[in-house]
Amino acid sequence: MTTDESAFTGLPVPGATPPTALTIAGSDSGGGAGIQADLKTFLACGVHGMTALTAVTVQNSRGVADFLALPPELVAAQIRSVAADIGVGAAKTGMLASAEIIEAVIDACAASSIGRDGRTPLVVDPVAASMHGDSLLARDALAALRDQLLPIATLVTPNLDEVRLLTGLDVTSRSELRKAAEAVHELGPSWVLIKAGHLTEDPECVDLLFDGSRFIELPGPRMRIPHTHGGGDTLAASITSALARQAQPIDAVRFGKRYIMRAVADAYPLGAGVGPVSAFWRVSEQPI
Ligand SMILES: Nc1ncnc2c1ncn2[C@@H]1O[C@H](COP(=O)(O)OP(=O)(O)OP(=O)(O)O)[C@@H](O)[C@H]1O
Ligand SMILES: Cc1ncc(COP(=O)(O)O)c(N)n1
Repeated sequence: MTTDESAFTGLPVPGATPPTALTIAGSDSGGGAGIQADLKTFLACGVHGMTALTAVTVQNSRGVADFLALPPELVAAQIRSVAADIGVGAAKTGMLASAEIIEAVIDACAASSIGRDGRTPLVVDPVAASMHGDSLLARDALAALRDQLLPIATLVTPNLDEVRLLTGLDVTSRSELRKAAEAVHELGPSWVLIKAGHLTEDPECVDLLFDGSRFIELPGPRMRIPHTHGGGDTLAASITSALARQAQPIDAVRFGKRYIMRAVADAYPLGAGVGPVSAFWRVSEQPI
């Protein structure tokens, strides 16, 4: 079944409560990735964004210098608080930092009907490191992410480094994406979206969606632009926004792919390093 796209691409009616989405992720002080990217994307997609902060990173366009993970019980309390009062239309995870935080998130999601067997869709972006290679997940936390979090995910969105960490498979060409999608699907999520951004030799950027039986290619041009910081978060947040607006997973992913292509096309330089993908393209120019 597919959804009527007009039902999830517009902006909310002024004064009416918009759909809601929750991001469970870390703060990027540079504003390009993490919770900041997610909130900008939620806004641009017409969804009220909420946050369960997992960690504070010291980060700029050149990388992550340091981070402090928050106490797991505080992360869980943020999830329970907004779920009990405001309600969560869809949720996503990003940087989770530690095994203890992952376990607390799983418990809080279960208590709030978020995840595979609850009513609320859960998108897991299995963030392990920044694009500069700085670790954002403790080494001993990978097993908890793979064995406990992935089985409750509606959709998991690994990049090729994360595919290697989760499955041991080294994908170096488009023809190997199907095998990777099958291997990640074996870990328990309902849907898998393998992101092909790292296949830099490929003239196109063809992500691959898999639900255990269907392979769906999401084609797009590869833009020769270095400023893709926050691209993975922005893609997952735009998909989460569409899910919050009741889109079916396949339609939500198609919407997300269109959103990220525009965000990459309009990416901009910032600082001395790598700039972020842009959320500005969807903000209309309204006189104040
Ligand atoms: N140069 C590019 N041109 C077009 N699309 C791109 C480009 N780079 C990445 N993308 C798209 O952006 C999304 C994120 O892909 P990527 O594989 O880079 O994930 P990621 O490594 O998690 O992102 P990041 O680490 O930059 O946040 C995917 O939909 C991918 O196809
Ligand atoms: C808090 C936080 N979350 C996620 C990322 C990944 O984004 P990227 O791979 O673009 O560095 C990041 N750098 N910081």
